[in-house]
Formats: sequence, structure tokens, C-alpha cells
Amino acid sequence: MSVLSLSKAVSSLSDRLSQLFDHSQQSGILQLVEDVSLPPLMSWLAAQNQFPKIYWQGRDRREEVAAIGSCLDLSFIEAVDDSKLQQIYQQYCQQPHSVDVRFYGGVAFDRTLPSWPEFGRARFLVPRVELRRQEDSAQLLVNLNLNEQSLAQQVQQALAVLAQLCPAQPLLPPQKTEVLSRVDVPDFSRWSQLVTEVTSPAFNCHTPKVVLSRQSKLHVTQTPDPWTVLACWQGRNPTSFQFGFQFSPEHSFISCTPERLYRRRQDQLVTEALAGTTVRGLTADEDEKLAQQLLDDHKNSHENQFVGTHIVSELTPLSVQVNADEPLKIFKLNHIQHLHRVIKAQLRHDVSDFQLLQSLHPTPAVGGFPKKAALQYIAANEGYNRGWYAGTCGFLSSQLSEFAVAIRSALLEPGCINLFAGAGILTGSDPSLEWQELENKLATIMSILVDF
Ligand SMILES: C=C(O[C@H]1C=CC=C(C(=O)O)[C@@H]1O)C(=O)O
Ligand SMILES: [Mg+2]
Repeated sequence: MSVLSLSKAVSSLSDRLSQLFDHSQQSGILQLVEDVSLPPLMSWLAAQNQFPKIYWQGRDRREEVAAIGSCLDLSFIEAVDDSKLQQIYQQYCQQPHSVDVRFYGGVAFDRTLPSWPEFGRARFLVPRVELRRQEDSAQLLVNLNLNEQSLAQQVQQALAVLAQLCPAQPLLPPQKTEVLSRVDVPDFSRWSQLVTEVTSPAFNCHTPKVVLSRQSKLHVTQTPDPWTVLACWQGRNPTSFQFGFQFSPEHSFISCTPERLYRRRQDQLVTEALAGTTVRGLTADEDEKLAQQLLDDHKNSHENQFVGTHIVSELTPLSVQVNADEPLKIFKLNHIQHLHRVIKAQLRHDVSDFQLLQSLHPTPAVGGFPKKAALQYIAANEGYNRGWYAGTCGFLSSQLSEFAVAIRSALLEPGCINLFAGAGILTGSDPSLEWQELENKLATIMSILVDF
């Protein structure tokens, strides 16, 4: 049987929705699925006028998702109530008729602090409509939440969303943005003070690593379309995760991050230590030499080691077995390269994604070591609110969950683009070199946004 085009699959699903029969004993999420031949998902998402909009592509390109609307939206503005989140999640995911319910969302860098409006300290949702590409299959899914409303009401809402879908439009490369001004927080002089303090023996003896970061606020004449920017970013770093959350037309958070927090398939977990950075060479020889220097460099290996050791010690009580790959490898991006160590674990059967998120996030690749002291120092000294930058974003489902670390990211708002970059500060860090590392980490997105 030939696979339906998206427009035919939408009509077929609409027909099926209209014919649904109300069994009053039904509860939870009812999911309708059609196999479909999909258009390019980012182009499709960019063309839609309904919110929220979510995009996700895993680093190994095994899953790509574009989703709009929601039938369940869990937003934690004042505090994250883990037990409530977990309870609601389990209630929706352990029902016999839920084929494959996924919760997409994110957790802020420091969930004990106020975060960005709309994004909250944590926000997870079950979309109304999802387009999913997985390995060789592609599906259109519609989710109905029978715990919140009657079947008839949910059907009506789903039909309205399907009726307003727009066809995908080709995405053109983004126009260069006119930057009126750029404000860095912290600025270089404050950054130097902070790096000097963190590397001083008096501080270092209790908190040996802090990942300091900077917000670069670009005031622009016109905010670009987030999906056009993300599509271009994806082209430059295809081996990174790409994701975006746009809860309303005004604000969007996009990321093209190389870093995985974890991927879990049943009880098999893959995570990693990604920290330690240098630039790419202009020739293959120079690139190789830079990679070797990075592998041999004491400060950078130490920077990575804090992350690996912490992850292994957090995973050990949750796992039957934990293995960290030896030796360290190199992860190459468009402008920079990182030290990389893969860590695998077989989880104990009673371990939930919420436990994993709590124990792994934030790793010393974005926070520091010890975690609590580093987070306190960041909150008191960095001078801006990180929100979802260096937070974690991804999806939860009963069989498969995956989260990326939200670095190499941008928050787009009316009239400004906020870019973020951080660097691990420890013994051996030099303020000017670490500042240059921040610039190197922004090089790809800056080359997409502005003319040099
Ligand atoms: C915190 C960031 O990068 C982390 C991940 C990889 C390498 C890092 C480093 O070498 O400092 C950082 O720990 C960022 O890009 O904003
Ligand atoms: Mg570094």
C-alpha cells in the first residue's frame, strides 16, 4: 500500500476523528496515527500559525519531530513539583491504549531560581499534532486528552487544529540581521575579575570548577524567524542536536548543541562528558595537530574529567553497571572541537527519567564542581538569568527518552537576540583565552546572523 501525502493523511485522520465513538470508560491520551510521506519538517513548522511549536532532531538523526498545539501543558513557574510531574506523567504513560505518548519540554539551568516567563523552571507538553520521522518510518499523530475534556470536545479541538494546518514552504537562507548594539553580561572586565577569583587558591580549594557564562544581547531592527535560523544552523552543524520551543509568536528558544545529557532506551542509558575546547584547523594537518594538543593539554583534560567522574558517581547508585569509554576522543564541530568521553549504563529497573534528570543535570560541563557551590556562585555573580540556557531539553516516553544540554542556544524576542556561551573555569584558566573561547563558541551562529 502506498503511503499517503501529508494533506491526504490529514483528511483521513479528520475523517477518523469525526467517526470516533464515545466510550465513557476511556481516559488518558487517545492517539490516532497515520503513516505518511513527510515534507521537510522545519519548513512545515515555519509555515504554521498555531502555537506552541516544537522542533527536535536527535544528534544521530534517528528521530526528527515537528509538533504544534498541546493537549496537555505542564508549566512550573514558581517551583518545580517533581512528584506532581512524575505522577501526571505516569498516569498518562502507563495506559494500555497510549501507543507512544511523548512529553516534550525542558528544565531550566537552575530550577531553584525564577526562569524566563513562558518557559518557566520546567515545562513539558503533549502536542496536539506531531509529525515524527523515526529511522525509516514517518507518521502523523493526533493526541486527544480524555482526562481534561470529553471525547467530543477533544475531537472538535483536534479537527480545528488540523483544519488550520498550512502546507510547508521552502525556507530561504536568513537575511543578515542589522545589529544596532551588543551588550555582554558580564563584560570583559567583570569576566576577568570572576575568572581570577574562581582560579585563586582560596576559592579553588573548595570549588575547583565553575562554568562561567555570558549573555550577548544583540539589539536588532527585525527579529529573524527562529526556524529559518535553526535550519541554517542545522546545515552548519548537522552532527549536533537541533531543537526549538516557541510557546507564543513573541519568544522562541533555539539550540544547535553537540551535548547529550542522556539517551535511554528501556534500561540502556548512553551519556557523555563533553568539555574541553579548541578551534578547528584550516587544513587537515593543522586540525589534527590542534586535536592532539587538546588531548595532551592538562587544563582541558582536567575540565573534561570533572564531568566524567561526576556522571559516573551519580549513575553508580542508579545502575547495575556503568562503563566509561577509554581513551578520550575528539568531537568536531564547524568552528570548534571538544574532548569527548562516552559513558554507558544499564539502569536498575526502578529508575525513572525524573531521577536521571535530577541526578545528572546540571553536569559540571555547564555548572561546575561541587554542583551546589558552583550553582550558588553562578547565581550570585554572573549578573544575568540563564533561564533555559544550559538547561536540558528533550522528550520523555516509556520506552525511549532523550535530553540534550541546551548550550549553543539563542532566545529570540521582539527587537533582540540573546546568545549564550560558557566556559569551564579551573586552575590554568586565563581570562582572555576563556573569553576567546566564548567568541569561538558563538562563531557559527554569529556568521549566520550578521555580516562580518
Ligand atoms: C557551557 C558551554 O560549553 C560547555 C560544553 C563543552 C565545552 C565546554 C568548555 O570547554 O568549556 C563547556 O563545558 C557553552 O557552550 O555554553
Ligand atoms: Mg573550556
